[in-house]
Amino acid sequence: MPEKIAVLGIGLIGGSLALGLKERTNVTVIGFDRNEQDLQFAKAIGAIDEGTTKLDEAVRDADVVIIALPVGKIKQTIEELNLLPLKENCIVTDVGSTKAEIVRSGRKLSGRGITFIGGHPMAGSHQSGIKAARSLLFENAYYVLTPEPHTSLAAVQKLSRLLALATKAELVIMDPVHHDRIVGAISHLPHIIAAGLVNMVGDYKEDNEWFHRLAAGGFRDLTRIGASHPIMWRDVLLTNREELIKLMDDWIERMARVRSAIMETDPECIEHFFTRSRAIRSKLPDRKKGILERRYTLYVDVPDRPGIIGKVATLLGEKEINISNLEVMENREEIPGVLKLTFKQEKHYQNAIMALREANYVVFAEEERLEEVSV
Ligand SMILES: NC(=O)C1=CN([C@@H]2O[C@H](COP(=O)(O)OP(=O)(O)OC[C@H]3O[C@@H](n4cnc5c(N)ncnc54)[C@H](O)[C@@H]3O)[C@@H](O)[C@H]2O)C=CC1
Ligand SMILES: O=C(O)C(=O)Cc1ccc(O)cc1
Repeated sequence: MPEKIAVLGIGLIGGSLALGLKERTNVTVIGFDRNEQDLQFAKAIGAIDEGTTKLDEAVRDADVVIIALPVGKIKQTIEELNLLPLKENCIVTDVGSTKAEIVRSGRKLSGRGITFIGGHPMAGSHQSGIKAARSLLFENAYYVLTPEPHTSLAAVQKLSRLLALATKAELVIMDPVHHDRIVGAISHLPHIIAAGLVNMVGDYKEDNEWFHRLAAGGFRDLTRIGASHPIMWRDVLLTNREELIKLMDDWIERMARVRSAIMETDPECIEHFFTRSRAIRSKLPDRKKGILERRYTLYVDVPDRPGIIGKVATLLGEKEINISNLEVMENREEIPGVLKLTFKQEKHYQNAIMALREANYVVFAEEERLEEVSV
């Protein structure tokens, strides 16, 4: 277990992580922020042991550095860390909402023997700042890690364990580009749409205040995230440009089709639009706690070699096999490590056994079992 953790940026996410670390592990947490009052507040609520506005002081002797700053500051901070003496074997991670660009910057650190592992806890709020932080903010949410193919297995394991303990989230491993495509569709584009709708109705309101007065129900539900932090979302959009341009083109085309259906008075087309959405929406998982679900687990013997997690994940990803969880089991020197792979669907589990055996991996399949999970 690491002993000293530096959390850079004690806001909503950094503060929540720090609270979880202090509540559920025995580490010392040093907070870094530009805002001294927030550091004092974080110390008063027991989120950090010490706070500093000096980056070098915060990271000195840290076993793990968690960068929880706005996305636009993460790359710059990686550059600054690159010039500072960090502890040998230090693991640096971040919590930014986009991953590909940040992971590319992190390579600079890896060149120095430090391990950089991109991260993204998939929970949060439209609020920001330490005052909105909660130790259970990430409970039962997914927490994505995006190690590169060369990343040391032991480092991924160490960080996953620490974050799982601190957050009670479900750690998953994903390729950073894949992450940006998915999160672009389910989080970044919805934030653009919400803000766009709010701005549109805001403009209409200039002429008639009833636009605001009557805005309730669906409008409020759909636009809650339209109140999110402008700087944060500016940075998110500018670091996921390629995916967002593609997604917005697709969105505009789809809206044009709905427009045509209305224009041409095409009831079937309009009805189909809502029927399909209703069916898909009703199948979205609820975030309930502690229900029992079927899980299929298998164990794969792997050599403790850089890149092995990425290799296994890519092999399965290429065959469109979805892993629900990937965990690195104990491994000692000279003894091959074991990856524990969990699947939600039996078909994916069966296909994974076949694919891995075809690729000459030794696979142990576990009986189907019920597991208390978050969905
Ligand atoms: N808000 C959300 O729901 C989620 C946010 N994220 C990611 O987490 C990161 C942090 O976001 P939040 O915690 O929401 O933001 P926040 O605004 O609550 O916290 C950011 C903290 O960084 C500090 N800070 C900003 N610039 C600084 C600088 N130049 N030097 C030192 N300190 C500085 C601020 O004073 C603040 O305390 C972002 O990269 C975001 O993409 C990830 C998941 C969810
Ligand atoms: O407020 C909400 O519902 C969110 O969408 C929270 C959120 C914001 C950014 C992220 O990268 C992940 C989660």
